[in-house]
Amino acid sequence: MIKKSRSALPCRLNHQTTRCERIEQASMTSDTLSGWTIVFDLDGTLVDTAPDLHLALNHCLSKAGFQAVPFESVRHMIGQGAKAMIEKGLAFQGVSRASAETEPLWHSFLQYYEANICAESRPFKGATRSLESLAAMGATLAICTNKTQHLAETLIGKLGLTSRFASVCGADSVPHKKPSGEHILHTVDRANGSPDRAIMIGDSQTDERAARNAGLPFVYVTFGYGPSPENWDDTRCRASSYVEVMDAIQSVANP
Ligand SMILES: O=C(O)COP(=O)(O)O
Ligand SMILES: [Mg+2]
Repeated sequence: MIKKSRSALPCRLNHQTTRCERIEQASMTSDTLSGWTIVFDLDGTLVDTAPDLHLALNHCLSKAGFQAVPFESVRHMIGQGAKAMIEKGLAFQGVSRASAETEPLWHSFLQYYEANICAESRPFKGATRSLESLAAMGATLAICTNKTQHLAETLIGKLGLTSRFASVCGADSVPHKKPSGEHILHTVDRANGSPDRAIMIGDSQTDERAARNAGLPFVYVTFGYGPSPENWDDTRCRASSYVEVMDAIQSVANP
């Protein structure tokens, strides 16, 4: 059998740099994001948490005698915090409960989820590398999430990403969570950043509204849980991968 040597590969493969490589090369040589704060939503944007949230939701529902919710439906229940997800899980089976009545379910959810928060949850493809590149380009990184502070910090810690972020701002660490713009502004402030040079990256209408309320440019990632922003058609800032997230950030910061 004749083995193809590397030099026998088409020259396009040998010599043409990929888009990823170009971004990486640029990151090693430039300081183009100095002074910028890049704020990431957590669930559905940085980390694919749906598998573990799905198991935890069904654990608390079945313990209280309710039916399990299928995975695909749970994905669309994420983004407004665990209590909202539990209420949606109940509504899915025609049960309407006042928030106070879901408290016991919430406690059983928290107990299970905290113990299993990183069983299957992983950063989306390219996310970890992009955080490295953004930091190398001088950006300050932050997280603004409707997860509780404790759960957000636990997850980020288990993924080994804590040192990447200047601030992590959970829903219970601010007076008003997303879609309030205050949540993002507090996140930027705690990262010692300025809202004039900050960008919000998120996977849902909640994130887009929060960014608009805070007066920040918004990059929408389409690989998360949605629902997608309404009346928002900035195609330049719509990203279906982390390569596109990086392009969108550059196009906002260095037009
Ligand atoms: O719903 C949640 O638990 C949090 O969601 P978020 O990180 O997308 O804000
Ligand atoms: Mg999200």
